[in-house]
Amino acid sequence: MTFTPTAEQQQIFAHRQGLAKVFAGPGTGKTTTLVNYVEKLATDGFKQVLVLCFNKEVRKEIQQRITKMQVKGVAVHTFHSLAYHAIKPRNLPKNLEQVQRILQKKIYQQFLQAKPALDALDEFADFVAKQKAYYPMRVPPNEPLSHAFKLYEQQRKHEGLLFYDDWLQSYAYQLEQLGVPFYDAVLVDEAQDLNPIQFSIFEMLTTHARVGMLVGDVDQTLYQWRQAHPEMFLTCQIPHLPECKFTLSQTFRYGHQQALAAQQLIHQNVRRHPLLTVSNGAIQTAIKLEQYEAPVNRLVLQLEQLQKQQPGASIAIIAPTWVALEPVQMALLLKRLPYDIKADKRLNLHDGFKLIDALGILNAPNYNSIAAEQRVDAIHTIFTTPYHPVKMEFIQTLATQFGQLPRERVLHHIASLQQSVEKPVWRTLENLRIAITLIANNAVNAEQVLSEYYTQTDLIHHIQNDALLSEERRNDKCFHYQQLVILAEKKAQSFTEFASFIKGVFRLKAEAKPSNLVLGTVHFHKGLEYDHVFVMAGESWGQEPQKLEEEERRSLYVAITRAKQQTTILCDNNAKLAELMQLEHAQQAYSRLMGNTLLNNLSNTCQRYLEKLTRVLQS
Ligand SMILES: Nc1ncnc2c1ncn2[C@@H]1O[C@H](COP(=O)(O)OP(=O)(O)OP(=O)(O)O)[C@@H](O)[C@H]1O
Repeated sequence: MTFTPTAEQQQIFAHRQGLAKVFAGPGTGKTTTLVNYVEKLATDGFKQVLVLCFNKEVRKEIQQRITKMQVKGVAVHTFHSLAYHAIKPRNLPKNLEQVQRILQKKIYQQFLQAKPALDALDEFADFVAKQKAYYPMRVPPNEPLSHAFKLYEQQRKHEGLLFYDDWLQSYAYQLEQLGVPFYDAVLVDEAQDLNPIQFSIFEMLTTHARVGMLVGDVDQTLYQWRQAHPEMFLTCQIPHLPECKFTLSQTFRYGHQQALAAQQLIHQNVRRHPLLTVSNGAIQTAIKLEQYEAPVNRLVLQLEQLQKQQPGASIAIIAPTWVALEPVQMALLLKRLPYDIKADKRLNLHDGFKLIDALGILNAPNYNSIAAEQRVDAIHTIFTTPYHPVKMEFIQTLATQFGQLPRERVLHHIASLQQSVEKPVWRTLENLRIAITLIANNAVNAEQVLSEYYTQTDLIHHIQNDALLSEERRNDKCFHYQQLVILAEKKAQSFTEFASFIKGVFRLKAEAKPSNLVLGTVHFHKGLEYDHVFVMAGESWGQEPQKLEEEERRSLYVAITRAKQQTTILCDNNAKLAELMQLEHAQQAYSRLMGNTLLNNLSNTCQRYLEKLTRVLQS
């Protein structure tokens, strides 16, 4: 398809000196403009251009487009990949985040002189993350946590560990000490999500540059919890690069109805920099709200229909959290729809995988030669996993194993377990009690003790008592678990087969081939577009739009602006989102925005379009 730039896009293409800030709503061609701009720069003799983005998927997308255009001298990175290539951290543990967590816990406990303060550990983790989001770090001198932070840094350095947030710190330090490589243009996509250290890195990287460019949409900020400061994007200055502001106001992705609903939603945010996104009347995009008792089942039905009507269509299923996607993932796998499904996270099934692996370790003939850490992990998993259809079997195996283990070793496991338990949930304590009974009885009655205990508390019972889930979701989940177990039991002749069946069913083809059905949270889908989008509104987004927090509203806004043909918001009967679809409210919101100053910057094309839209709305 040939690309005919709009007047607004052409203005950006002509930019050759200074810091360009491009403010633009969803689907207005930010990424497209950036990629085409890079080509213009290359043709105009720019030799080293750096494009920075936030998300691996978006990076891949930009890289592919640039390669297709055969543009030379352009590097595309996420901030972390750029830092990684520069600092080359060695011997990275696979489970970096887990190691960081363990270190934080160790230090924090030491800091508190072993007081039982596990609940406050999250606060310490946040404190660490916050310090690392600034360069240079400005650790407050009198904060009680500052002392713990110093201990943490000493220990981290002593152990030679570099965690994700240290990569950026080390990279910024390296730039400062060794000098900045030459780039004549540095461009950042999704600049609203820059945090202070990323901004400092951007600033340093523009040292020799003629052009800096920040492209973003403040309404799509999703990383404030990671210290993103959209105000920085709005107000920042770089001394040697004079500022120029641009807007992209026409969305190419969706039509009026979608634009109005999106506007209606985001207009309720108070702390925003108002920006109007108008749609091209030629596109028809439907937005629907569907309320059902079992939204997941409804989704499966719709996907089945869609598969018949439009087999090649690209589809996204978006939910606010991975937990909310879990029943969807299960349902899709059970139904075995003829889609290639891609998800950025494998289905966890409440640690079912870990349990299966743990069992493998406990049953391994070379158990004694398996690293102690792994063995402790396996036992830890078995104790701390709250429920699972095959738990019974695991526990029986464990009992047998324990019966054969020297007493000291079991005691050692229990001691390690006590140390490594993340959160002392009642279930874990119960498991510990059982384990101790087991040891006390030298495992003689262990199987009996355990089987009595676990038959009373089966999987379904636990799901039904899961206070985090709504009733509908609980029913959905119970149903799908039951289906899965029935299916697995039918197929499997032995426990080993049962385990490998479950393992097989849930092993998603992560990156295997291009897939047209993609599941993920809103952070994953950010910056991407699909023909059809299904938004699983669930509890977090299912409220009245007015009651949502600003960040929640922004993430729902990102979710509902991904579709080119249709957005379907699926939620249970109690959801209150209906108002979102009442477009007369949206029209008022539009009218109020029309007087906004930013609109004075709109191109003539867009002004004309707005006038046309106003007439349509009034008629
Ligand atoms: N001048 C144009 N003419 C026609 N289509 C265009 C034009 N510019 C961009 N597009 C199309 O608009 C769609 C959205 O573009 P793009 O993904 O770059 O938007 P975006 O602003 O980065 O979106 P988001 O806010 O979701 O990150 C793409 O399908 C792209 O091909």
